[in-house]
Amino acid sequence: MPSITLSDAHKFLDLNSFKELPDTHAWTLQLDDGSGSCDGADPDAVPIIDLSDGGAKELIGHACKTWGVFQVINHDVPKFLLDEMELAGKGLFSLPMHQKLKAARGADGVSGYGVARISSFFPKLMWSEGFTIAGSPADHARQLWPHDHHKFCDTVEEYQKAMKKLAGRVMWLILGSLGVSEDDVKWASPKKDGFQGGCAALQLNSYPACPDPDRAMGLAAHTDSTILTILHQSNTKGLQVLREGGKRWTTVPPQPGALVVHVGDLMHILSNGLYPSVLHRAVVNRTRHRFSVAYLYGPPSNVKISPLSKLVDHYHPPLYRSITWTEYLGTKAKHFDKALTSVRLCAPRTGFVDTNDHNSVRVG
Ligand SMILES: C=C1C[C@]23C[C@@]1(O)CC[C@H]2[C@@]12CCC[C@@](C)(C(=O)O1)[C@H]2[C@@H]3C(=O)O
Ligand SMILES: O=C(O)CCC(=O)C(=O)O
Ligand SMILES: [Fe+2]
Repeated sequence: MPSITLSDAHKFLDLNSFKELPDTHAWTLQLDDGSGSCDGADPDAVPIIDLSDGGAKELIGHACKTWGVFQVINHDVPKFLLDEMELAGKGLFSLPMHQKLKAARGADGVSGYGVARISSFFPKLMWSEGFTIAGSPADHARQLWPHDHHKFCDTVEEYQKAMKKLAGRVMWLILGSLGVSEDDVKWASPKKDGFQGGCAALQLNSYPACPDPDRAMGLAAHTDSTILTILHQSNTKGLQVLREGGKRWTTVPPQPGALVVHVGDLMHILSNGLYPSVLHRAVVNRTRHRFSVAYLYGPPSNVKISPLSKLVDHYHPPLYRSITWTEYLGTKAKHFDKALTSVRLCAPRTGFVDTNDHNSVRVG
């Protein structure tokens, strides 16, 4: 897909103006593959983990190994904050197009309004619009609401703060499940003086109702380039994950107050391939508008990420070379789904399951 100029962008982003699916957005994929089924009682459902449960670390470890994704409840992020963030995001996307384009993401920029960043890797456009916030939301918010940007900024900042705390907590539960302690990962230690926590971006996603949802794609299949991502989805289903080694897409049903955690590519590297980063996508709906907020959590930008030394020995050589988050985001922007392979050090041994090679046959 040739990159879209800013002046053309509104034609593709004003999705509410289409009475039928335009050819630019018509995908040839079969979308009805297992998307409708899973609720909480299904053994094949994405695990829901109660963070107040004493066994949470072990449950998380199992979910990371087998799914690369889980939902958390009792996470201490107040429901009113999730609701407020959702309202603030919906308010942003309901602004007139000419207003939203004032905050358009620049060609090489990270923050701002626009089509899905991964659009350039696909022949068709996605049925969604997005708004990325890296750091402070103030500059773009001022462009969107010249007379009153404070409410939006306050909500975003409070949300970022709550997510940062939760992301640190969940990261440590995941690392703990790998037998790794704070002394093993100094940059992530909450004890260390001056530790500011990881870096992060907030991605607001809007998926308007679509006249032909079976031929449209909200957000194409991808893994996140993060340590982990915390996703809040509105009460309309649409998120689907591909279980490690699986062939069917599984819907992650929205559950009031629950948050979805995705294992990202950097956690896959840290775990030396033990925990897969989950392949996921968002599908769309004929009658309902869907909204999601992803908190994309990574390490401080100057930290080199490599397989944790505790997980490496003669029998388990490091599978990936070391790389900073900034470098990895550059690699992802260039190679997309080949990014992990491009930082891989050695080919999988015979009988070894590469948890992130979705084409490989699972053994054992
Ligand atoms: C920190 C980041 C991860 C992300 C690229 C970004 O710089 C900001 C947006 C993120 C996002 C959200 C939607 C899916 C995704 C693949 C994309 O295109 O933009 C992710 C990026 C990523 O994880 O690589
Ligand atoms: O909207 C969703 O459910 C998925 C969003 C997502 O994958 C992302 O923002 O990275
Ligand atoms: Fe994602």
